Amino acid sequence: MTAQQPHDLNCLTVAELEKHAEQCMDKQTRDYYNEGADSGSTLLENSQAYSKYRIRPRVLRDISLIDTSCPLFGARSPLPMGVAPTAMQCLAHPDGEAATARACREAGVVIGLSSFATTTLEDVAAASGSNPRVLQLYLFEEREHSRRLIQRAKAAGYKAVFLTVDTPMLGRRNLEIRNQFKLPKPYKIANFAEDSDSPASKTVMDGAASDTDADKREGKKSTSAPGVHDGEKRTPPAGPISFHTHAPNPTLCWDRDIDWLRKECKPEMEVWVKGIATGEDALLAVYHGVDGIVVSNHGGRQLNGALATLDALPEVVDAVQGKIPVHIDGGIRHGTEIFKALALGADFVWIGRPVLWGLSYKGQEGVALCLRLLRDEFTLCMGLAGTVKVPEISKDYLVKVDKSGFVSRL
Ligand SMILES: Cc1cc2nc3c(=O)[nH]c(=O)nc-3n(C[C@H](O)[C@H](O)[C@H](O)COP(=O)(O)O)c2cc1C
Repeated sequence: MTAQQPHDLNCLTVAELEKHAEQCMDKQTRDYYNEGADSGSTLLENSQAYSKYRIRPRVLRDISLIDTSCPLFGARSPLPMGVAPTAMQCLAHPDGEAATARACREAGVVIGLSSFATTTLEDVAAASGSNPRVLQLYLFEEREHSRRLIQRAKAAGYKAVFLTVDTPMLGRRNLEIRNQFKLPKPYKIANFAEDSDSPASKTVMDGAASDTDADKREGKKSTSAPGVHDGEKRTPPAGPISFHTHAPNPTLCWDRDIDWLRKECKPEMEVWVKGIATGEDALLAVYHGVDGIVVSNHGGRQLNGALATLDALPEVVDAVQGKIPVHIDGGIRHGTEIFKALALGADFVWIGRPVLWGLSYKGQEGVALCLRLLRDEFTLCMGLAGTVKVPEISKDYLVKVDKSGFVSRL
């Protein structure tokens, strides 16, 4: 990615990218990608939280050489920004996650791959080359499925697993329900397509299983069933792996599961938790030896009414005291917002929907455009604020604006 690349005159901001993407996606996909849980207030507040802060720029500093790089997984990332894991990218564009991976590779930006991707983790690794990648993990009650996925990720050179911890139950996404969302053929929940008991051709509704026409003709039935607790004991989910039955795991807990995951992943892969929103849980994450935290509320798709991630960030940063890295995602749509998140103590940010919008606008080229816009805005912001290195970005560069418009130093 070079600074000299010409502008796309039709698309100079992520907001414009969103508008273009609206035209490119069918209603089902648009609703699935863009909605939040319930009324969508947390989705909205994730973005609005950034407008509570303004930048305090410093001047007359030589900013002729700006270094936007930062440490990541024991190496350096050219930007403090990565692509967040989002499921089923082939809905946005037939090239799906492979196109995203190629754009990330070109930009040197880390890619987060969803367990429920429409491209296998091996194909994404091949498209990534030596570019870093992480696997987002839903830890299933039936451990063998997760163990196999972890082994495959290790073999394919993934740097870390990001255990999603904000989905013990699934948030209620009303448009998805009303549209009776189906993953259209020929797309598959690719990582589980080879699982003997989880033919992904049976995938509908975020991967929920239904019987195919072929199965019906052959009189076979293979419906997934969610786990249940009868008050005395719990029966885990059964049948083919599906998003609705297997991804939400209400049994997950710190003591048993984080230890298990660390044993499975180490030393080849780091173990991170994605979906922390409080100082208390951040302290537990440190105590249980995780390698890093992503402050996240799943882009407002889980607990609606939960606090915006930027509002959660300071208490998490305070609790962690620099012992492990703290990343953030949710609502970031402009380079100045990356700057604000870093100023409030985040080490790194992850971008979700804007990448999907880029992918649906122009495939790989659209993802590259999205990353370039954010990179250019962030670099400009660093320079105009008077900073030349990422570690210089601190609270000193922000003020907070309260409801009455009163501005105060942090
Ligand atoms: C369509 C869509 C699918 C997602 N799929 C996953 C997923 O499979 N696993 C996961 O941990 N997070 C998933 N997320 C959440 C993202 O990783 C990230 O937390 C969120 O999108 C960040 O917010 P933003 O979209 O406002 O940038 C998904 C988000 C969207 C919008």
